[in-house]
Amino acid sequence: MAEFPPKPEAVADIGIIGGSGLYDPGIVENPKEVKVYTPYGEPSDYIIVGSVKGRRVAFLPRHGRGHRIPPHRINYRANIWALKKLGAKWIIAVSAVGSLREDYKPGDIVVPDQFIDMTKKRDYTFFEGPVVAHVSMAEPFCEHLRQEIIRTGRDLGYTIHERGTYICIEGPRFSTKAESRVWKEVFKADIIGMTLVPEVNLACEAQICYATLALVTDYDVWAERPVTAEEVTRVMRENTEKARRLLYELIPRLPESPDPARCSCCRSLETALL
Ligand SMILES: CSC[C@H]1O[C@H](OP(=O)(O)O)[C@H](O)[C@@H]1O
Ligand SMILES: Nc1ncnc2[nH]cnc12
Repeated sequence: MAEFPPKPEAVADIGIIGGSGLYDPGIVENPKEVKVYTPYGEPSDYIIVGSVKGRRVAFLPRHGRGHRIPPHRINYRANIWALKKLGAKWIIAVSAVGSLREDYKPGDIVVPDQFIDMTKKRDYTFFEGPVVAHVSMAEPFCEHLRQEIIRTGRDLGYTIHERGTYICIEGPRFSTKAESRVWKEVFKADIIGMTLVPEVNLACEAQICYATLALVTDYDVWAERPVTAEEVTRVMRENTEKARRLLYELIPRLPESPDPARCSCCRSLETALL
C-alpha cells in the first residue's frame, strides 16, 4: 500500500462531493481544474479547486460531469484519496435519495446519522493487508459536521430532518416493490440511495470528517408512482439552488480544523489498526 494517509498538500481543507444533478457547485471563486493521480487509479473527474468566502474548497462530481459513471463503478477509493491528498479535513457529500416515509418529502433535506449496507461488490477499504484496520462504524458520520449542516439549513428556513437511516443498495437498478417493503417495514430505513457505501467508510479510514446532505427526490417504489431516473435528476435540478445556498453559508462556519471535543473522526485509526 502507498503511504496512508497520504501527506496532504494543503490546497483545500473542505471537500465537496456532488451527487446526481450537482456537477458544478457554481459557488467557487477562481476555480481551477486539478487532475489528481492516486494509487487506486483515476478519480471520477478533474477536481475543481477554488475559494468560497475565503475558504479553500475542492469539488468533485461523484458520477463525473455529465453523469458518466454508475454508482457501482465509481472509484470511491481514488475519490477519497484525491481529496485527502489535496488536504481535505472535511467532506460534505451531497446525494439524491428516495424517501421511505411519508413525512420525508421530495425537496426536504435529510442529514442521515446511520446507514445499512446492502451493496455487494465494491472496494470497501484502503487496508488490503499486510496492514489491517477495522474502523468503528457505530457512529458513521461526523457529528460536528452534521450539526453544522443542520444549523445552517434551519437558519435558511429549509425543511431539514436531523436523523435518518440511509439504506445503500448496489444498483444501478432501483428496488423491487418487495425489496422496498423490506427496507421500509422490516429494516425501518428512512432514505435510500446507491452511493453512500463505501464513500463513508473510506472517509473514516482516511480520518476525514464526513457527513451527507441528502436531498429527497422521490418516494422510491412503495408509493403509487415508481421512481424513475428522470424524476431523480429533475427534482434534484429543481433543488440544486437549495444545496448551493446551504453549502455557501455552511463553508465559512466550519473551523479550520475539526474540534476533537466534538468528533473523533481524525482519530479513527487509533483503535482500528492491528
Ligand atoms: C440518477 S438516479 C440514482 C442515483 O442518484 C443517486 O446518486 P447520488 O447519491 O450520487 O446523488 C443514487 O445513489 C443513484 O446513484
Ligand atoms: N429511490 C431511489 N433508490 C435508489 N437510489 C435513489 N436515488 C434517488 N432516489 C433513489
